[in-house]
Amino acid sequence: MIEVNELTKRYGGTTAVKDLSFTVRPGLVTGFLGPNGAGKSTTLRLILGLNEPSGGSVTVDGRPFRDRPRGLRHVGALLDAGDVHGGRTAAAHLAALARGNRIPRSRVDEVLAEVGLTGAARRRIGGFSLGMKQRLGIAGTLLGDPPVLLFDEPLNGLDPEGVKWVRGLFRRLAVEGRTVFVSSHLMTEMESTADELVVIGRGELIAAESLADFAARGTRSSVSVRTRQGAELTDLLTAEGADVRPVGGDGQGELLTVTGLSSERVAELAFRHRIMLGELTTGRSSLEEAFMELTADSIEYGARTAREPGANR
Ligand SMILES: Nc1ncnc2c1ncn2[C@@H]1O[C@H](COP(=O)(O)OP(=O)(O)OP(=O)(O)O)[C@@H](O)[C@H]1O
Repeated sequence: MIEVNELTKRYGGTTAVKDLSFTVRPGLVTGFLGPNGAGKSTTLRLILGLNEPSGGSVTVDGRPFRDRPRGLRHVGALLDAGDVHGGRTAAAHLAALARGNRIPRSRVDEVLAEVGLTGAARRRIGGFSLGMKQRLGIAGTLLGDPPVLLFDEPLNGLDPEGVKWVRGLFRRLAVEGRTVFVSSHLMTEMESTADELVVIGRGELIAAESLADFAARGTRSSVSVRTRQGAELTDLLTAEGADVRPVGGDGQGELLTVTGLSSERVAELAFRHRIMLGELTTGRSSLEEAFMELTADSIEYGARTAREPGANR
């Protein structure tokens, strides 16, 4: 379990993380989502005690991570797969990690097998592809058999087969009762990976809930309807409080997008007023749309700061 309490981190004039509070529970894969620069990496570094918070606190299984000796047995973390000594072999890199954390050497071969790198164990990391480095980084997180695992953008550089494998691994780690916290700036990556979401924008919490709840919150349910009596139907639905927009039309009638009324209600009203419908469909905006909608402010903010004279990002 990871508990983040009113966490704040300032770098000079920049507030990277502001009053952030959320809990990451065991037995689930929790996606940590936010646009670029939202503060995900900063939060992960604060969880790991790699940076000192400006305010608030964070605990891992009830204690600050820094207080734990032999960290890899408590938390496995992959922050930057490229941050490895290129001159070392994969096996030597993991053996050094194991030694530093008093983990038996036998675990090295086990985790290399687990991530599919047995054949590359004696090769130098410098020649590894990004995908192989991600696998090696993941092997490092598994070394101490920890109850809590953190991954910063772990799907970067993986091919579709690698992505499928990582998803299966995260699922298994969660089923084993571990806490699995995975950051990404892409909702599409999390859609089939996570059970729960923590979404941040501009360093502040936007949502901490299940995928279903998040989708429902951002969803603007709309109904598409085609009719030859467009003007009549528009008046009728508008009087019921709906927002009706013409989005095209052809010989089959006018196509309208209706928000604020269910398809059942649209059908009922049309039937009662003898308006013939040629088509009636419900469109639910996807998780991706909910994500775009709810983080729109943070993205606009990013674009604005980028245009400011002297802004360096
Ligand atoms: N060491 C630092 N010094 C100054 N500013 C920093 C530092 N680290 C992060 N920041 C700033 O804090 C903000 C959050 O950055 P962070 O890297 O945590 O975001 P992120 O969500 O991980 O983004 P990305 O997906 O692009 O990695 C950004 O404005 C960034 O420029």
